[in-house]
Amino acid sequence: MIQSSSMGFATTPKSPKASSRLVHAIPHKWHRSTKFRFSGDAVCHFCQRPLGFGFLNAWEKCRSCKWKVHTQCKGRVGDSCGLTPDHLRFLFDKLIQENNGLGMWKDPQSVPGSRSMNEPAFQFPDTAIDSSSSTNSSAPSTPALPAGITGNVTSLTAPYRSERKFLFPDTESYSGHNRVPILVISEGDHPSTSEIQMETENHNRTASLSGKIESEGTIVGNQEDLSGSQDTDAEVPPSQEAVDKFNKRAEGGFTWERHAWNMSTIRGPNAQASWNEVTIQFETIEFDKSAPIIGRGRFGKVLRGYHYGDVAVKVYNMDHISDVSKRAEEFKLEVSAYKNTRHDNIALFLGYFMSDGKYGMVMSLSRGSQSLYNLLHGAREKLDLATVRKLAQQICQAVSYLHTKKIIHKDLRTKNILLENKNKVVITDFGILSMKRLAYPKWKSGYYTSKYWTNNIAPEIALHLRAEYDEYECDDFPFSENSDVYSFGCVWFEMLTGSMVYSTELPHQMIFAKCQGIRPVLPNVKCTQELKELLVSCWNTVPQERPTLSDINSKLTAIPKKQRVNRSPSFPVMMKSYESTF
Ligand SMILES: Nc1ncnc2c1ncn2[C@@H]1O[C@H](COP(=O)(O)OP(=O)(O)OP(=O)(O)O)[C@@H](O)[C@H]1O
Repeated sequence: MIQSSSMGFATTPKSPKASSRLVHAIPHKWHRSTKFRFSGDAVCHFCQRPLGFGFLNAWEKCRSCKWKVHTQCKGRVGDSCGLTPDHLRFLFDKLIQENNGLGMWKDPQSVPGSRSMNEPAFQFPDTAIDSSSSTNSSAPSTPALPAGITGNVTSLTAPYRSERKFLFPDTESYSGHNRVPILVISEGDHPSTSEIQMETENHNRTASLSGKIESEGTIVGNQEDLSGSQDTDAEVPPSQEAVDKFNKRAEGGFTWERHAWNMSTIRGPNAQASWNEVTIQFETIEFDKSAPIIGRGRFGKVLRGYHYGDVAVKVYNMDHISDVSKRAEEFKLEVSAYKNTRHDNIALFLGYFMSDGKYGMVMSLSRGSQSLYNLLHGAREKLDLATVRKLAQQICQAVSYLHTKKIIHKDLRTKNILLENKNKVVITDFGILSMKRLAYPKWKSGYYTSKYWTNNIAPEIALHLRAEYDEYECDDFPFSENSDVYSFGCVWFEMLTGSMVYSTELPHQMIFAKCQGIRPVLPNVKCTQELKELLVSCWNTVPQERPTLSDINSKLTAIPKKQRVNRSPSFPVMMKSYESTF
């Protein structure tokens, strides 16, 4: 087993089976686009000749590793976007030899030439940031991490954010992809006003967020937050164009929410009525003026309100859609996932509103008013096995229900799991995450993510992170039911151990580990071997080999609860009744 160290991956193999854990079998998923593609000066990754452009382009692209190759070169690039067996053997030997695994961070280029090392995985150090990090053979073997990054995890406690920089493929040969992707990670729980504004001013944008962080996930806001026009936009069903776009995305195989649409809801004669049924006029919602804001997230803020009872009002930031006239349609596509959900462990959607510049939805207010994240990391509560099992089952049931509705959560984290009470969770924030949202405000390249976003993403998602943010491919990320299962495994782990998966590693290290097929380390948790195996199977590097959530739920239900042991009492017991002795 590969064990984690504070810096990277410790490497004491405990069994001869260890190497099998490193298997990184992500076969290429070639697809030929039928869309008009302008490839500019892009070249075939194999032969380095131009790809050409047009409708009938003779090149194909791998959905997993994003390689673009001529159709005739396809057969020559090998059958895996991951590591070659030779490379894996080499890496594994190296990990063992170097005892604590740090060596693999020191000199990635010392690994013998291999397509997969040079290209799908990123490399340190960053040439653009630190000259000592040259990728040529004269590069020093000492770690030369980019500015702002240290190997010491205590840097995570630095205020708000630092720029995490990692370099994906070989910059020289990866023409057009040679910029460094940047993850701006909230080091606090959420970016504060000034931090958001600082970033947005940098990009000539304005942010409407205001307030100061009071505690985890809780922000005291200004009253202006509630002001603004309360005119409601004309409620119209999404246009044909929007529906087609949505379906096209879905044909990419990753966004299936289209099935959640009842055709009469979209186009049928009842479309207007259907949307009207779930429309709430913004002005009919009353807000708690003294403490309106429950919390603020990456995509908006949550307010405490009153609408025929206590409600939570989630106001979304739609600035990532630059064309203002398209925001309403995009927003409807996002909330459509909520419209059709009715499950005891899913936040109850009550309606949505679209005011002038305000987009949001009204949900039932979670009584507990705290997330599972708060419970585990704020209150530092230790959950007993029975509670973990119960909550895990509820999460499984809720997310597998979403899957039956063809909705992919995409962002399953303990922050998005609210506690009604200690025995009941409700899932929220599903289907909202998009790379387009994470890539806003747009800048050179990179993403703004929540602090622990990287921990729970599946390896196939990590493999898709690129320096070059491509607006037209941003929805091409392979989110799937299987990636939800991976994230579920992380949540389950968190409930069992009280800490995040890969908790000692920096985001770029986590991404590297995921790209290398290295799974989270399971510490000595007190649960049966059967449960451990089930948990680890959620992290299978081959997405299709992960169990489904309904399978997991069935197994959790089937595993017998700990039998009560009839111990002999420590005090004398009258075995026979008084009368019987006579
Ligand atoms: N229905 C609800 N009832 C009560 N509180 C809620 C509800 N929905 C969200 N919250 C709380 O509002 C706060 C902000 O939630 P939001 O989903 O916007 O961000 P987040 O999940 O905390 O952060 P991130 O950006 O990492 O997703 C959180 O503290 C969350 O617990």
